[in-house]
This record gives sequence, C-alpha cells and structure tokens, in this order.
Amino acid sequence: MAPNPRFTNAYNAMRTLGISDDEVRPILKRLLKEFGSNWELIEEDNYEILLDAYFESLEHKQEEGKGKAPISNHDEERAIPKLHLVNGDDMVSLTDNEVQVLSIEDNEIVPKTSETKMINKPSPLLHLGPLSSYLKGPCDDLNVNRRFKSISALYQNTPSPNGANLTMGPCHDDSNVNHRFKSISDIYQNGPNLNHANLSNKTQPAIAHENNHVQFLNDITKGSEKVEISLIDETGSEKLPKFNYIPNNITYQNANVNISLARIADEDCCSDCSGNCLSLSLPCACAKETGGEFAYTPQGLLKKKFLKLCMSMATKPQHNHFVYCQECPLERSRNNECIPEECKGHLVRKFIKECWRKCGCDMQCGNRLVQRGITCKLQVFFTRGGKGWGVRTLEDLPKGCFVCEYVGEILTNTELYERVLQNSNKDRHTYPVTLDADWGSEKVLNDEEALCLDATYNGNIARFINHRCFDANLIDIPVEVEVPDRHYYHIALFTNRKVKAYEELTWDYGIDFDDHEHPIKAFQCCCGSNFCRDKKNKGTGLKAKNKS
Ligand SMILES: C[S@@+](CC[C@H](N)C(=O)[O-])C[C@H]1O[C@@H](n2cnc3c(N)ncnc32)[C@H](O)[C@@H]1O
Repeated sequence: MAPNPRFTNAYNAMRTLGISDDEVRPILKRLLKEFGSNWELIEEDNYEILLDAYFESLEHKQEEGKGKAPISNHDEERAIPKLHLVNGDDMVSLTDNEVQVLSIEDNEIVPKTSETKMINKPSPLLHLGPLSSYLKGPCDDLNVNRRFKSISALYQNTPSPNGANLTMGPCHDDSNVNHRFKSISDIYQNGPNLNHANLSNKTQPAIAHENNHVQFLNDITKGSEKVEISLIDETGSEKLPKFNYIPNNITYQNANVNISLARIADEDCCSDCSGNCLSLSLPCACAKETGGEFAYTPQGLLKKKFLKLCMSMATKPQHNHFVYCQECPLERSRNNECIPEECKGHLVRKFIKECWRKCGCDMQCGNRLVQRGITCKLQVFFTRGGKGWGVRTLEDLPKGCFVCEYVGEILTNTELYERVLQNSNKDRHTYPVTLDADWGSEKVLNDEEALCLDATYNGNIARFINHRCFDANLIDIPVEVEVPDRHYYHIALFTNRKVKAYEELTWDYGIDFDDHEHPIKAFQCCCGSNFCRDKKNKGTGLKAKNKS
C-alpha cells in the first residue's frame, strides 16, 4: 500500500530540520492519537506542533539522562554546534563547517498535491530579474534559526559533556554558555560590540563594522523609521547593498499620483469622527470598503476573517477572482511590434481603506495602522540559500501582524520598461511591483497610467524580502490611504501565521515561472518550498536543500 502522503510530508518537513523519521514517528503517532487524527492541526504553521512536541521530548530525554553521555552519535552531533569564535572574544558566527552540520538531507521533493495546481497566478505581481549563479550551498536560514534556537535550548538546559570539543572552546559551566548565547543574540539584535552610545543616536550615520567574519550596520533606515533596522552579513563576503532608504513612496518623474483632499468625497471619509474609530459602536464610513467592518482588531492585527479571505483569494483563486483588461499593459509590453495578446487576468484584490487627513480621528486611530509605519524588530541578513540578502524578524510575530509596506519609486510602465532595458545585464536582483489592481477597469489604460513601484535604487526594508512559492509567511494586501481610485495604492505586508524570532520573512511574489515571455525574466527560484512553482528546479535538489 502506498504510504499516506501526509506522513511523508511530515517526515520531509522534519527532515529538512535534520530530524530523522525514527525520531518523528513515535511523536507523530502520539499526536495523531491525542488529536483524534486531526492532520490539519498538526500540519498548521509548518508543523509547528510537531516540532514543539519533538523539542519537548528532547528536553525530557535530557532531564532523564542528565550527566550521561548523549544517547547516540546523531544526538551528539546535534548537541554540539560548531560555533566559531571571532576575534577571540564574544563575537560568534556560523562557519561553513557548521553549515554542513546544520545542513539538510537530500531528500525527495514532495509530489505536488492537487491543491497546488490551483496556485496558477496568471498575473505576476512582482516579477523579478535573473538570479546570479552564486548559489552558496544548501543551508536554509530557517533551518539555521530553528537550529540556533534548539541548540541554544539544549545548551541552556544541559551542559554538554563533550563541550570541550567545541571549536569555540570548553563549555563546562552554564554561565559561560549563557554568556556566549547572550553574545550571539546581542549581535543579532544590537550588532557586534560597537560603540552603542553613538549608534543608538538616530542622527548618527549607520556604521559598517567589517572584520573577517561579520559585517554589521546598525540602522539601514538612517533614522527615517520609528525603529532601527540592522543589517548583518555573517559570511563577511558580500558587498553591502547600494540603495537609498526611503520610508515612503516617491514619484520618480511622470507618474501622475493626484493626491488632493477634493478628490475624497465627504461620504468616503469620517470627518465627524474623533479619537479612535475602532472604538465606535457603529463603524464609520472608512469601514465601507471592508464590508462595514474594520479590517483591524483593537490590538492592531488583521481580523482573522479578513486575512482568511485574502489568503484564500491569493492561494486558491477562482475564475470570478480575476478581472481582464480590454488591452493589457503587461501584454503590450511583451512585444511592441505585434498586436498584444489577450489579457491573462488580474487578481481581484481585497482592499483595506485607512482613515486619512480628511478624517476627524487622530493619528493613533486603530484604522491608521499601515500609515504609522514599521514597529516590528526586523533585520536584513545575508541568506545562505542563494537568494542574496533577506529579512528576518528578531521577535516572535503573531498572525495578522503588519510588518512593513513595500516602498519604492512610483514609475509609469514606460519608465519601468526603460529601466529594465537599461539594467537587464547589470542587476542581479530586481525590485519592481506592479500596481495592477485597477487594470481590469472599463477604459483602456495607457502606459503612462499603469503604475508600479520600483525599489531598486530607492526603497525600504521590503526590498530585501525574498520570494517563497505558496507557503510564504507574509501576504501582501493593498491599502487605500490618500487616493480613492486604484491607480495608486500602498502594498502592505502582514504575517499570515505566527512567525518565530529569527525566521526569514518571505512573500509569494506571484511569479509565473512558466511565463518565458514576461518582459522581466524570472530568477531561478531557491525558495525551498514543497510547493515551488519553478519547474527548472525539478531534480536539481534545490527544493530539498532549501526547505524551511
Ligand atoms: C526584492 S529582491 C529581494 C532581496 C534580494 N535577495 C537582495 O539581495 O537584494 C528580489 C530578488 O531577490 C532574489 N530572490 C528573491 N527570492 C528568491 C528565491 N526564492 N530564489 C532565488 N532568488 C530569489 C532574486 O534575485 C530577485 O530578483
């Protein structure tokens, strides 16, 4: 009898974290029994429950075997991270050796389920340029982070009897261990031991600290956000990214973004409100767009119902979720000399409408979440999975949490394609996002009216967020703030599940990897998802190697 694919998927997910089938089997069986075979619960949030149960069982084992040698070689390997001491004191980085210790087995790629067939998004939202051929190896960041956490838990709970074998030196007492892990988390959260007194001053320029192993910037935002956003390169090998940090979108030149109070009809705003609109017994006019209910909770999260709706429209779009242009700007740009092909459709988007300047509420109103900007602790880091720089959170994030907006220059389609032509051979990574939510409207949109955001030269933290097919942990939701039509709007990124500290933040760009005619060539996807849509990866092991 063929094995139940749900078991296979669970084993595969755990294998990517270096946990063997033998270790998982008894835990999985127990959970299935406990949950009355409710697989959905076990599969939720990337098998979070299974992983937690695994770590609990490890802790129990350690409690039982305190002072004894590790049970097997396998355990021993896991308990001894090959951490590498930099500069001989408190700076630690992962070495290539460690990448091997932490690496994942070359397992089979999980066959796509029927559900995955529905993920054919014909309208690429963000379509990015070719990936350079600098794949660095199989270590996925989530694996490292999970490992880091689990390793640190192991250390803090049980001093390793073999600590003396560690590259970083003997590790006999807990205070020593804790001190080291504190230093690691210190680097992650605050950076290496630089002059923090200076760095914490927002008016100071960001300082790059460069030594053999770690490059660190304490604030790439140059003080323009409410929070500092650090950048770290543990490989020490990558050039720092060249771009100008901007916290809000700016028109490059020709894009006509007509922001004026006169365009906002009185009945489409809440000039009579005051204070916080979320505390009203009857929601004000600004909740009309979301069916008469605000999209946000008083705690500042997306409401579950709204998030679920957005997610199901993005991942399982039905025919009626698409609109079709009479003459599609995207098709027009594919080949100027031919008559453009028929529009392939654009996903109907669920918009959030925030209160704005004409509204009577104050800036702390719960319906002004995105415009208040970033509040999470984020970090740019150099990934080890061939994706270049990426973004991770430094704190646990709840489901439905606003992370950041995708900010860049507002370009017309014409300006974008001119840029793409000029830069096609230069840039390893590309950053344009199409603002195509209104492209299905009645009239024919010309290339000056069709807009996009390009964060290549000017952008915010979101320009570093990598793509992951289907099971990314962020979702992009369009937000109307200043402009009532859908020519121009904001793209806000929210978590679609709980995200653990140090997990990489990813977003499904909506790329159709089979669309070889697209004006912007797609990169070879290294997302590592079981549901990766890039068929070029079949058989290359990329998926297996980068799973998270
Ligand atoms: C918006 S940028 C993300 C930040 C980028 N990694 C960097 O280093 O600046 C998009 C680019 O990142 C790379 N990228 C993003 N996701 C990727 C993935 N899943 N696989 C491979 N490359 C990816 C591609 O080069 C893409 O053009």
